[in-house]
Amino acid sequence: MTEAVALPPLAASSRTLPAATYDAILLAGFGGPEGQEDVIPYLRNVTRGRGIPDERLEEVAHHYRHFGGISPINDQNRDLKAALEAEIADRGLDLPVYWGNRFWAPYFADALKELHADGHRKVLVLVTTAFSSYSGCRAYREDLATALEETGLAGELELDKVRQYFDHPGFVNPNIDAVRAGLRTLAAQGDGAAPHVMFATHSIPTAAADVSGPREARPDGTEVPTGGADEWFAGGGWYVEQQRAVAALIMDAVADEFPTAEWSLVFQSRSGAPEVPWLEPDVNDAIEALPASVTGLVISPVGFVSDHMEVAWDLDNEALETCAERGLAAVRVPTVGIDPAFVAGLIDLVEERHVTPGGTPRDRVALTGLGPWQDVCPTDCCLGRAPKPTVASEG
Ligand SMILES: CC1=C(CCC(=O)O)c2cc3nc(cc4[nH]c(cc5[nH]c(cc1n2)c(C)c5CCC(=O)O)c(CCC(=O)O)c4C)C(CCC(=O)O)=C3C
Ligand SMILES: [Fe+2]
Repeated sequence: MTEAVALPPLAASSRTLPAATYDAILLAGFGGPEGQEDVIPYLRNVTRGRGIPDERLEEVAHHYRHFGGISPINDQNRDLKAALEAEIADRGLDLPVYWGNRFWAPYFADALKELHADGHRKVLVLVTTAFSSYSGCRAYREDLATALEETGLAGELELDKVRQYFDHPGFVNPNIDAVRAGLRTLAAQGDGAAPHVMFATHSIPTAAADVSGPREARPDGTEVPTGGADEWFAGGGWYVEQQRAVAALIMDAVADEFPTAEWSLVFQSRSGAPEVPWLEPDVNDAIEALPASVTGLVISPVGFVSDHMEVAWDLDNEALETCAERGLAAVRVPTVGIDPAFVAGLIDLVEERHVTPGGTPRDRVALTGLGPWQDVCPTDCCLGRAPKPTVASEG
């Protein structure tokens, strides 16, 4: 059982941009294959230069092949784009939404060309990740900078990014609702006497976790968390800290109805060479290690914003199978997806940054002491490899 963390906010004021009038929104996604023939080219795109062993690629290709070579993620982003457009129209805002991905068509470069051809110059980017890490923030910023260079649009298009939103109510509240519903399901089927909630997130190398987020000490002089003093964690940094804080918030919110529920943060979808340490415990190992007194398990994929392949395969297939083998009742609850509160929250985040001339920006809200998170990142934020140009950073 992990305690809630109460930390002072980051010294973010210098990393808060003044509100401005934007021309358009860019929804920046991961991308996924849309047919059997896309699977290998897609995996090559994702793993370029990363030293992922071929056996791992074969294994992951099999996950996609099992679903006809189609990841659900692109349709989920098409649906999110449509939901954002509807919310923007409801609020009377004049902000068209474009969509581009890191690893599959439409690529960032396609979206930037389209934005530019349509006459847009100042664009606010919404990333489909709530937390801070190389893979979840910096890599998007690097790939956007690369796409600006590739298309010759550097200096023509200005790209700012909405802050990471892990502790925004639009992200947290649908997760609270989902965990509460999962616990109710266990209770209703008679498995609710001693429930456990696992918050599942993508494992990353511990070295990447340790350098996630800004490097400097907190305003009170305490060190940025690194390393695993806690029995549940083999790594640290802001990536783990943010997810732990959100998990604690969710459990606090459901404590009125489920005061005895225990929880843990677990990791999934590890790749890379076996000798390189990644965040642990793996969700399956954590399920095996649960005390026999646990009567039912809720799995919340809090590290993701849609029920894409990592959720469908690694949780619904593998983790739920591990539970079945143990005879443990388990419910995998949904990610935020296109929950209306999430969609409205994303547009609230847009309205912190976007104003019509003479207008007032929306107040910045955050439910943990870690936020509101920074609008621009320091140059070495989440930097664990050779630096590349980025957008949305200081200097
Ligand atoms: C932190 C994080 C997120 C969450 C933030 C975010 O959402 O951005 C995320 C999301 C996703 N990861 C995804 C898929 C993959 N990730 C891979 C590989 C990796 N992910 C990593 C981290 C993350 N990944 C890392 C450190 C690697 C190792 C290689 C490297 O250092 O780059 C590989 C290669 C094969 C493998 O090794 O598994 C695949 C196919 C999909 C699409 C699912 C679909 O198709 O529906 C999504 C949303
Ligand atoms: Fe990934």
